[in-house]
Amino acid sequence: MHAPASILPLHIDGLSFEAGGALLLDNVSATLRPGLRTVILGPNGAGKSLLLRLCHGLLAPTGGALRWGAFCNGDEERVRRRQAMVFQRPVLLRRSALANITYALALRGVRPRARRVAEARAALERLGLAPLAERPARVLSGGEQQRLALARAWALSPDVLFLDEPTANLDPAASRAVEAAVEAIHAAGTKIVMTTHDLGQARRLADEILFLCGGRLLEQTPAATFFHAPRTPEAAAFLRGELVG
Ligand SMILES: Nc1ncnc2c1ncn2[C@@H]1O[C@H](COP(=O)(O)OP(=O)(O)OP(=O)(O)O)[C@@H](O)[C@H]1O
Repeated sequence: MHAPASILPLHIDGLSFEAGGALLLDNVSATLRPGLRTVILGPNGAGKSLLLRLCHGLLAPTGGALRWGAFCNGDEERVRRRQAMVFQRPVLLRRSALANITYALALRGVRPRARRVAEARAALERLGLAPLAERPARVLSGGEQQRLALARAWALSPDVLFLDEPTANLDPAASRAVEAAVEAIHAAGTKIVMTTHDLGQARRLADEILFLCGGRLLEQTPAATFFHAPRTPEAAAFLRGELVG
C-alpha cells in the first residue's frame, strides 16, 4: 500500500492579518517544503506565533491565502488531519498520559481500541515516557508534559508539525530532550516548522530560517547562510542582540 501523498508544500501567498486597525502580518509570501526544518525567528511581536496559527488554520487571514500541495484538491478535512501543533504551554486533557494519546487517535478514527493503545504506548516509548503511561497528564513536570504533547502529535504521523516556542518554559535538560524529540520526528519524515527565541536552538535545529520583523517577512534563507551572512540589516542587528521588539 502506498503512503498517502503529503499535503505539502504549503504556499503562503501574500498572507496578511489585521486586527484593531493594526496590520500585524503584512503580505507574507513563502513556500514551506517537506524535508526542511524551518525555524521562524524575529523580535518580540514580529508576528511569529500569528504566522504559525494562520498556517495551522487556527485563525483566518484577512488577506492573501494558503495553498496546500497539489494532491489536496481543496480537501480541507485532509489538510486539517495531516497537521499538528504543539504550543508553548501544552494543552493536555485531565486523563492519563496514555489516554491523552488514545483519545487523539480515536478522534482520528483509529480502530479498534487495542490498536489505539498499542500505538499510544509506542509513542510514549519513543519519547521515554513509557513508565509514566498511567500517570495523570497534569501532574507531570513541564518537560514531561511537553514531551507528551510531542508524543501525541507524533502518534498522528502528521505531514507537518507546527511548534510555537516549545521550550520557552523549560530548563536546559528538558529543552534538550524536546530538541531530541523534534529531531526524531523530523527524521521520521514530518516537516518541522517552529518558532524559538533561543538562537542556539535555532542553530542546532534549523535547515532554513524565516526572519520576521514588524509583521513582514524579511528573509527566507538557508540556516548556514542566515547565521553567517544575513541579507538584511534587521537580521544582522537581531543576531547581534541589538534589535528588540
Ligand atoms: N488574535 C489576535 N488579535 C489581535 N492581535 C493579535 C492577535 N494575536 C496576536 N496579536 C498581536 O500581534 C502581534 C504579533 O504577535 P505574535 O504573538 O505573533 O508575535 P511573536 O513574534 O510571536 O512575539 P513573541 O516573540 O513575543 O511571542 C502582537 O502585537 C500581538 O499582540
